[in-house]
Amino acid sequence: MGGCRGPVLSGGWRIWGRAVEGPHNSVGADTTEALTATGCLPSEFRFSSSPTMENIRQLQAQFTRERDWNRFHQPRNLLLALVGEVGELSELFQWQGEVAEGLPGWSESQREALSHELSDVLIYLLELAEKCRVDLPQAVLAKMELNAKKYPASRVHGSAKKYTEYNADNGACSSTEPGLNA
Ligand SMILES: Nc1ccn([C@H]2C[C@H](O)[C@@H](COP(=O)(O)OP(=O)(O)OP(=O)(O)O)O2)c(=O)n1
Repeated sequence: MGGCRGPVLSGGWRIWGRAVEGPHNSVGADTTEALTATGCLPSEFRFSSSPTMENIRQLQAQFTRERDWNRFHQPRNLLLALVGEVGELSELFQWQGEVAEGLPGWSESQREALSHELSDVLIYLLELAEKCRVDLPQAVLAKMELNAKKYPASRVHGSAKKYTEYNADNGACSSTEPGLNA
């Protein structure tokens, strides 16, 4: 099964250090279930339902307040911190060549480092959005709606071209609606 996500625990499968709840919680699961539980079947991967973006915003706000760090956490500084963390995230993939979905062959410590860097990026992103007064959960829905209009599935299915290339090809995805070409 390729060992996508580390060793089996006595009560179930381990996903990056945490046990999986639910029907896969047994060592005797068949291979498909085991792959699903370890996240090796990409379509079966799910995030936990909590914490929400708002929960994380609150936790980081508390962390910052308790250290009297709001004096440092202005938008520009948060953006620079975010970019720094993106750099650290990039380092994990640097010189690796193409990396397959599920990261087969990555060690537990590499996966842990990845989860740390992704989390740092998210934490700074959410605080940046807060300090810029962007309601990110709503903003992301609105942006995804724009994306869907810009890239109609029927038009672009199977192609990774930028929408401007479709416009050049005959304009089917272009729009004069404000913000649609953002
Ligand atoms: N002024 C700061 C410093 C840290 N953090 C929080 C947000 C990030 O999640 C994490 C960043 O901490 P570090 O700057 O120590 O960076 P790393 O955790 O990436 O450590 P390293 O750079 O050693 O890998 O801590 C923060 O909110 N504000």
